[in-house]
Order: sequence, then C-alpha cells, then structure tokens
Amino acid sequence: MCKKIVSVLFVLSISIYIILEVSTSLEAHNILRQHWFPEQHDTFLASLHSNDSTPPDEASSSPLLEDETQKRLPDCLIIGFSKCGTTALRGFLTLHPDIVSPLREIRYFTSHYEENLEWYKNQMPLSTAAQITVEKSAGYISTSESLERIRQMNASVKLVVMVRDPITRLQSEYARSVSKNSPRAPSFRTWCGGTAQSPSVLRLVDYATPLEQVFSLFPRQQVLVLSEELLEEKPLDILKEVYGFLGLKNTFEKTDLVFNEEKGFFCFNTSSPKYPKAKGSIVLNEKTGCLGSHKGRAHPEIGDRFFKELVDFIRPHNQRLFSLIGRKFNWPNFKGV
Ligand SMILES: Nc1ncnc2c1ncn2[C@@H]1O[C@H](COP(=O)(O)OS(=O)(=O)O)[C@@H](OP(=O)(O)O)[C@H]1O
Repeated sequence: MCKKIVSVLFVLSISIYIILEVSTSLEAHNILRQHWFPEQHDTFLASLHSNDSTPPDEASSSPLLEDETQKRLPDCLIIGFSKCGTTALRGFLTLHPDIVSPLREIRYFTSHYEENLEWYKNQMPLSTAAQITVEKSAGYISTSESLERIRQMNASVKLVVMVRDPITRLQSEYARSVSKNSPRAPSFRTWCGGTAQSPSVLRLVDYATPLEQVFSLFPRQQVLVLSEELLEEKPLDILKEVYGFLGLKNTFEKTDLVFNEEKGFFCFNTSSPKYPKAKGSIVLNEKTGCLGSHKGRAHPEIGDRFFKELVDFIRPHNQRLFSLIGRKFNWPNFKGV
C-alpha cells in the first residue's frame, strides 16, 4: 500500500514539473516574438483577441528567422477606385522582389467580413519578414464602413487610391455593365440616368467625397493618390512613386514591361526573370503577358451635347478633388475646357 502511494506521488511530481517547464518556455517564446517581430506579435495578439475561436496557425506562434516565410496581413491596400487601373497597378507592383500580393480581389472588408482576420491572412501569399504584402480590392473606398474596418485592422496601413479622368471612368463602367447584358444594352446616356446631374453619374465622378472619408480616418502621409492615365502611358513613373511611398528601392527595369500594340497597353515581358511572380495575366504571345479581355473594352461614343453637359457638371468635382489632395491631373476630357 505504502509503495503504491509513493509511486503515485512520484508520477504526480514528475507531471507538475513537466507542466511548469512547458509553460515557462512558451512565455519565453512570446517575449522573444514581441521583441523581434513587434508587428507580427500585434497580429498574433489581434488574432487571439478576434471573435474567432480558431487557433492561430503554427507559423504565427513560433519565432521566425528573417527569411522564413509565412502569410501576413497586408501592409498596403489598393482601395479603389474601380475601373481606374487598380488591377494593372497591382500586377506591375509584384515585379518588385519585395512585394507579394494575392492574384484576385479578396474583398474581405466589403463582402467577407463575417470571416475573421485569420481567414483574411490566409488568403495572402507567403512572404518573408522583409517583404510587403499588398492587397487590392477596388470597392474598399466606396463605403465608410469598410474604411473603418480597415482602420480597425491596422491604423498604420498604407493606402493607394487610383483615380481616372471621370468621363473615361464613366465610359469604362458603362462598357463593363453592358458586357453583361449586351442584347438589351441601354444607350450610354440612358445608362447615365438620362442627365449628367444624375445620382448614378455623381457616384462615379465624385472622387473627393470618399477621399475625405479616407482622410478623416488615416493620416495624409499614409495615402497616395495617383491617376490611371500615367499608369497607362508611363508605368515606370507610377511604379517609382509607389515604391518610394512603400519605402522600397526602385528595382524596375524597362525590359520588365513591353507595349503590346494589339492590346494597346503595357504588358508583362514574359521573358523577364521577374515574370513568373506576376502570373495571373493572360499570355497573348510568347513575349507579352497582358491582362484579360475584361480590361481594354471598347468605350462608347458620347454625343457633343451630352459630353458638354458632363464636362460642366463634373468640372467643379475635379476642382474639389485637386484642392483636397493638393495635386492636379491633366485629364484628357477636361483639357482647354
Ligand atoms: N497595362 C494595362 N493593362 C490593362 N488595363 C490597363 C492597363 N493600364 C491601365 N489599364 C486600365 O485599367 C482599367 C481597368 O481598371 P481596374 O483594373 O481598376 O478595373 S476593376 O475595377 O478592377 O474591374 C481598364 O479600363 P478599360 O480600358 O475601360 O477596360 C484599362 O484601361
């Protein structure tokens, strides 16, 4: 009997010793993580504090080496505007060795918010601690709710906003919309609501109101506003500006992109050693990888009278945008008017 008691006590004390050892080393892990990788540590904490009951993946609970890869929440978001070149910008940015980005729009803050940050993080490609994760969902800028959610995720996240000549954007949105119901497509003017002053026109040409919302939530230096025309004509200039904004060295070489006459756009040079990382584009011939047929649709003609109505209605909105951002874009439809 006495022998039995002694052996039970022995087993008990061994178990207590093991439990104490494990918890001390876990605590030490956590302290090391916090010291070496404060941002990931915050994410790790955020994931613990989110309403999700799923445990964080293994990678986020163990210390990492500098070049070890894991999935990370975005450091930079391209939040809009739709039809302003956001897909081309996202793709071209991935030519940089220090940028990773998921190939498609994740739309977490607009359409998948019932999921949690762990889910969002899982949609990201693997990256090293030195790389920047960029996600683009062009609809994020359109609701104040999604902007507020972005701020809750990370108030220091960098935001890129693409705008475009508002009349060209209207034409581009029209082309997308009628591509879905071609046989019964309304005329451009009818689609616009019959008048230049309609709410559907206003929603697409007023960049200033959503941007004011962005500036009310994020410091100005975290937001970069660029225009699509320059991306189309001189992608190198735009990429340089974004790399600078993200604190990255410009690694872009002229040979990374090639102008494709058939498509009318700069496309990836498929023989560039950086191309494989930028896949997701469609290869048109053995030299160029261009975005698919949903980019570069034919734009509708606009009758002279309606065009003038649009210009008159939109011009003050452009002025509001330019004063808000302290930068003026030389948009083709507003030259000399
Ligand atoms: N290099 C290159 N390749 C292809 N397309 C380019 C490029 N640069 C700019 N653009 C213009 O991008 C427009 C589509 O914008 P988005 O990608 O923001 O559209 S979307 O909201 O994500 O659907 C698309 O608009 P549309 O021409 O009206 O289709 C293009 O004009």
